[in-house]
Amino acid sequence: MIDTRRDGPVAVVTIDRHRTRNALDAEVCTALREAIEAAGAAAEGEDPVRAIVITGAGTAFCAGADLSGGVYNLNFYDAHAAMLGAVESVPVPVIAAVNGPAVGAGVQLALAADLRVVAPGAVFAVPVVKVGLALDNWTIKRLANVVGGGHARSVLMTARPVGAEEAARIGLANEIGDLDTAMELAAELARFAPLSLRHIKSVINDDDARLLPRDEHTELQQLAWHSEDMAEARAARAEKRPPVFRGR
Ligand SMILES: CCCCCCCCCCCCC[C@H](O)CC(=O)SCCNC(=O)CCNC(=O)[C@H](O)C(C)(C)COP(=O)(O)OP(=O)(O)OC[C@H]1O[C@@H](n2cnc3c(N)ncnc32)[C@H](O)[C@@H]1OP(=O)(O)O
Repeated sequence: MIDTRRDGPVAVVTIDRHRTRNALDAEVCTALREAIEAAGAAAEGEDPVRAIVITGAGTAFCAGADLSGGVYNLNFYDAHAAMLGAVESVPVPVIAAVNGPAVGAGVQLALAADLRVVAPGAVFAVPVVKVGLALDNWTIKRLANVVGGGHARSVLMTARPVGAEEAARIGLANEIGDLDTAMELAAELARFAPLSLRHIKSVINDDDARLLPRDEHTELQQLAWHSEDMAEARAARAEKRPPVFRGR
């Protein structure tokens, strides 16, 4: 149902429900959340996870809520929201390798990720205005945060499917490529300073973020300012070699 494997510092989490095009129900959402949380917990330790890639098995990324059991229920909604929260809060970058169609809740999963690598044949479909659904606030604001208000209005109000080319044009796709492309991006991020990445991730979705004087910096900012990694970056620059960051 949910498969996790490691490729060095990158954890790959795959939704594997071919028969339903990787549709999500409460059980799958819970298993996916637990896999993401476990990968995030492995960010500390001797063999740390430095980035997570989420993808789908087979021809689809995720077909959204599992409709086979009738209209999806509150259990699904709560389990899905908790899973999206885990994607947003895990302390390492998450890349969605959108390997095929992403529909409804599957688009929300791709949106919750920090970056999206989208396969050429993939498509994002969100027909909420065709089914009378009032979309949750997080999704609307998150989409506007990713693609800008103008594109967010256009995509949501027209309910037109968004293919890879348009997704790249509006910023919904950071790159067009396959799982290998996503793995290369993840491996690149895994070489950067974990505390800096964690800080960016924690602030990028904060609509109230403002320029803070140093004495009001967050604990994470203070940690980064006084970290071994900042000293290592300075030493590496002086010695003209790549830095080796340890996340402390
Ligand atoms: C535009 C970008 C920006 C937008 C940002 C905003 C995004 C926010 C949107 C959130 C909306 C709220 C979502 C809501 O909370 C819950 C939902 O997700 S509603 C469910 C929506 N999902 C669908 O309607 C998907 C329907 N499926 C398809 O469209 C297609 O199956 C596919 C995914 C495009 C794949 O097509 P094909 O490859 O041709 O495959 P088939 O159609 O033949 O299906 C194969 C097989 O899988 C079964 N299946 C497919 N989808 C589901 C599903 N959702 N649940 C259960 N089963 C599914 C299908 O029945 C077939 O089974 P078989 O008949 O072979 O037994």
